[in-house]
Amino acid sequence: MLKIDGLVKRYGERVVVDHLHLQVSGGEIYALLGPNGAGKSSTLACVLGFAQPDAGSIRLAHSELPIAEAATRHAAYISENVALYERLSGVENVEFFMRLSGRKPRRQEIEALLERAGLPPEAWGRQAHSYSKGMRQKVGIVMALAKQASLLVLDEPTSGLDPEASVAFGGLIRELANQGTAVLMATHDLFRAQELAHRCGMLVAGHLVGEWVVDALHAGELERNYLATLAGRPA
Ligand SMILES: Nc1ncnc2c1ncn2[C@@H]1O[C@H](COP(=O)(O)OP(=O)(O)OP(=O)(O)O)[C@@H](O)[C@H]1O
Repeated sequence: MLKIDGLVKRYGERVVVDHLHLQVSGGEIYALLGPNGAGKSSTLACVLGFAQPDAGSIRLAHSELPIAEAATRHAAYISENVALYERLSGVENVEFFMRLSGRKPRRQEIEALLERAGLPPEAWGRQAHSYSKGMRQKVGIVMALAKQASLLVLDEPTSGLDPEASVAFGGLIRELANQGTAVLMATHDLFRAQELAHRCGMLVAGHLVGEWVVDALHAGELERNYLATLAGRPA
């Protein structure tokens, strides 16, 4: 569970997130939409403890810890380009990641995770520099699975993936959510957001200006709402 109350983020004099309230329950996928520069990544950076909020509170998994510590313990992050140790194989990357969090995984355990994420076995032992973007995303999912993260944060997760990889990736996200993980994802992909998310929120200039329950929308309605909201018309 993620609860953001009155979040403010400034860069110098400029307010880029302005008193944001947002909640994502366990098992829920929430898509954060909005034009370039709306404040989506800044919001995610505050949630992950990468940036210091100027006001407001962020609570994760009912933890009383400061958000940076809570995020280190309970959150996993998959960016547009998952950073891996390029000279290590997929298996070695996962092993290294798990050792960093104090675990000593057996090879079978790592392979079971890679299999579950759909990384082809022929790639398990290959150096990560040869991985496609979709393969990197899958290793990112393995890290989230290995960590048993309560919150998964994604920034533009499907940008640049081909449709098949994008659908497969969406399936994995759903699977994680079905197991109780809260998912917060920033995206410009309205089609995928409507397909994947339970709720969508729209940020404009740091303000949450619209929020929709996806089940209540007809096909293509999210895009119409988004464009109407941007144009200042009622959605
Ligand atoms: N480190 C920083 N220093 C100064 N300004 C920043 C910094 N990071 C972001 N900004 C500014 O904050 C505003 C919000 O940026 P942010 O990256 O959060 O938007 P976004 O909604 O994620 O945009 P995009 O869709 O283009 O990724 C922008 O005007 C951006 O230039």
